[in-house]
Amino acid sequence: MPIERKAIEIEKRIAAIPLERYRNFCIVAHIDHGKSTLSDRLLEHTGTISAGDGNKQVLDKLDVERERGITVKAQTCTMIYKHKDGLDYLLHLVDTPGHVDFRAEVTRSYSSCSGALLLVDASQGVQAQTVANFYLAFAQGLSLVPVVNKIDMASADVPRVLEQLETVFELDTSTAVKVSAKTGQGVGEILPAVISNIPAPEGDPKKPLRMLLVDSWYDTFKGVVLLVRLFDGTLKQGDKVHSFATGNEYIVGEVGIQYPDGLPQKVLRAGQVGYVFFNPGMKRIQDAKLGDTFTNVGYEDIVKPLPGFEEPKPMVFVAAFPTNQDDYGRLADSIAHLVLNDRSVTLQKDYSEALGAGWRLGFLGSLHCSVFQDRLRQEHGASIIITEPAVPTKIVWSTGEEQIVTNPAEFPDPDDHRIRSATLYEPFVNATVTLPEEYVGRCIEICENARGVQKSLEFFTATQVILKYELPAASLVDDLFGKLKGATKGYATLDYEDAGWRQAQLVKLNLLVNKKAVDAVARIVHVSQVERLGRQWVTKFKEHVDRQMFEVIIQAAAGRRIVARETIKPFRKDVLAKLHASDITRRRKLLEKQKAGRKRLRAVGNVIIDQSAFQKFLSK
Ligand SMILES: Nc1nc2c(ncn2[C@@H]2O[C@H](COP(=O)(O)OP(=O)(O)OP(=O)(O)O)[C@@H](O)[C@H]2O)c(=O)[nH]1
Repeated sequence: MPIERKAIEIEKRIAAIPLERYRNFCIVAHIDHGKSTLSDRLLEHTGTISAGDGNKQVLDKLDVERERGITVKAQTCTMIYKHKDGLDYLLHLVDTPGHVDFRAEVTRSYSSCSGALLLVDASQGVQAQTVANFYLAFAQGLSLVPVVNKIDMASADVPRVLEQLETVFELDTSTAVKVSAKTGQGVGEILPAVISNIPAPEGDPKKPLRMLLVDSWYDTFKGVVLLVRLFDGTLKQGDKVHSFATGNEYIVGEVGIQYPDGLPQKVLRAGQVGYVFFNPGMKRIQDAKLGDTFTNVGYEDIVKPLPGFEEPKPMVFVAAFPTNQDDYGRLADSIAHLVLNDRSVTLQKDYSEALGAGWRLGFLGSLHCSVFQDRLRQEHGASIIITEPAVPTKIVWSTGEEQIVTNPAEFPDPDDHRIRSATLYEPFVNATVTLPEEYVGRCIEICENARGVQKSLEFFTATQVILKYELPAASLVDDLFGKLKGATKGYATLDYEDAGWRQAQLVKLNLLVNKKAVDAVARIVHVSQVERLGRQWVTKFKEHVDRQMFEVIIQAAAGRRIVARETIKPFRKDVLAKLHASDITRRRKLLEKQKAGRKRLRAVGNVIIDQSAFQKFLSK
């Protein structure tokens, strides 16, 4: 059917549905429990997509999401469902990111709903993100419909999962729906349960506009597109709207619904979730403040804005450099493009003596960072060098002034006397780990080694444990989750939330090559890690640096203290050793000669290092 006809037909059906037959809901689940698969089944069931489209995971739009099988950006979809009472219901399924780094997006998605499916894998049972997301949903006052998925699996144990839901969440499971999102079994019972158990949204289409900005993205043709939830009023082309967050005014260019892709509509009404873009368009994606409220121009003094959301703060940083500086422009374009589509990434120019001009990127957490890194590597392969992820440090100077350092290069020198009287802080998280009881000992050891402080240990079934720890955020970028999984045959699950700053003994660890610091490698670390990491660095770096005509000394230094050292012997007589220190032109000439024809080389002090050495050193 041509898109215009489809739009008109859907428009007519929606216009006939009163607000009390709207339902806005999302799916609360642990990663991999089948949220995307189930969403696709529901879309098929309501004829929003045809069953022939197969296992497409329609709502996971970004390629990287498909590849990694994780949802990064929240998407939403409108469905029209003919219920057994013979009436049409307008359903908005708001997809939520499954991972903890995207908590702000999860909260926003929840606030546009009045209920949720609490989806649990029948063989895995309740896990860390089920617990964390349950509490978020509960705090938002969502009505929950328990759904047990993957009942087709041989290892499915439905009674055990129902018991967990009752014990952990005190839920009445008599209304629980048992399904297989894969085979479609039981899926038909979900929407009737949504209709009976989740209340219709409140709102009044006759009142002035009160519209919440839930998400935004950049579209090459439409510019900045906003995903909005209308609480009151209506929205149509030509309407003039006012943003409470920025004070800007806009004229609506187009409104529509995600069905599952953008389908233009004449009007959006209170209770609906849909998209809007302006004409002229919003200039910068930064003007789309998630959690912002919009109203009709002229009503800004009458309408009360909805409670906003906190801007998420970047917690993990990396620097990225082109291997060859000639690629700078190309990489700059590509990074700018990626950032445009993920507004939670922060971007700044950076410069490293060892690696040249590059960028410093900030992310919400370690998964967010690794997803982005993967995308850059996929697109640019060997032409990009990415430094190890690191968390920020807070310095409180003796004057009481605070400074957040996200780049180790900005960390004061050990010679800077002010640092001695300053207090240092590192970010901490409250972590929830679920695991089978037999691995508890090993997991406690891992958390303690990561400087964790145990908060609680609870059994939520005879064999499953919930372990709560306060941990340095740095342990997460050091792959704490990988270690926990490794120790539990993959059974451990982890969730965490920001727990603020804690005072810590931190020091800047430098890698020195012939006494000269390689700035791109420096890290701020806890004193307890200095020896281990220092040794690891020098050993690993030695492997990747070519022999030179003179002796190369590789050292790791914590402040002014050398903690590890390796020497690379010259491959022949050290011609430079004989040169007098003042014979600098001669020295340079020799080095220049060696450099000629080898473009990808850089010098750290007097040592020439192939860029690939950095790449190998920095890749795990
Ligand atoms: N056997 C079986 N497998 C299922 C079922 N539902 C989903 N799966 C599989 O479980 C895996 C995870 O499913 P997804 O739908 O991607 O999980 P998700 O919860 O959306 O994951 P995120 O988007 O990362 O949060 C996929 O390999 C699915 O094919 C089911 O009912 N039965």
